Amino acid sequence: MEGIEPQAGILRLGHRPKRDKRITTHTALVARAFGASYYFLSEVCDMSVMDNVLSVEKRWGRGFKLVSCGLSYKDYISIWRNYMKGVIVHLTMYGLELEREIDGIKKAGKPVLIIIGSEKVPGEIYKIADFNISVGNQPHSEVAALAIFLDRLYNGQELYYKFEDAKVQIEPSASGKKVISIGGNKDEKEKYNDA
Ligand SMILES: C[S@@+](CC[C@H](N)C(=O)[O-])C[C@H]1O[C@@H](n2cnc3c(N)ncnc32)[C@H](O)[C@@H]1O
Repeated sequence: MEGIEPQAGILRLGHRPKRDKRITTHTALVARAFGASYYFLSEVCDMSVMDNVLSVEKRWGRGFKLVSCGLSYKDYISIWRNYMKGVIVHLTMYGLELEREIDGIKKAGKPVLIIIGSEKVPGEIYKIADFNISVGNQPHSEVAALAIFLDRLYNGQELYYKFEDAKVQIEPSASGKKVISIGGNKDEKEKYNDA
């Protein structure tokens, strides 16, 4: 996303197409809404997840520079290190406290690849990562961990980012739903304004 620094990418590990469609989709939507520019789904290409993400991008505007699936996590990590010259952060409840580490991650001034798991993360990820970071030391969810990490990385400046090429945009309202259509047709506008 333009103007949101450092650039961030998400690497989602261990997606199980039968069980994880919804939660993996949510990790991508959170990544997009909270300022990340890249989203990688390793090992598998689940087209229903990809289609969902791309249809949100089409309607609500361009957040991602690149969405990719199907390469091994090693490939994505090596692309990040070699082409983006970035650092690798692994979110895990066993890691060091976010509050203590976040300034060091920001000071590195490099693009940040954020690894999130599903069930069990391969042991070597803990060694590959430059930072193993916990968002509290209790087990919870990759969606929550990712949202909080990105928000701390960007200090909230990502929340009201104006997405380029959006067809619809929300007009904040104290009551009800107001959605304006940008260059869209009347039907679309009415559909979105249904309470
Ligand atoms: C269902 S959890 C798996 C928990 C697992 N026992 C572990 O190794 O963290 C799926 C993912 O959520 C993220 N996660 C869960 N709790 C977290 C926490 N407290 N801090 C950071 N990340 C967390 C991690 O990325 C983890 O791989």
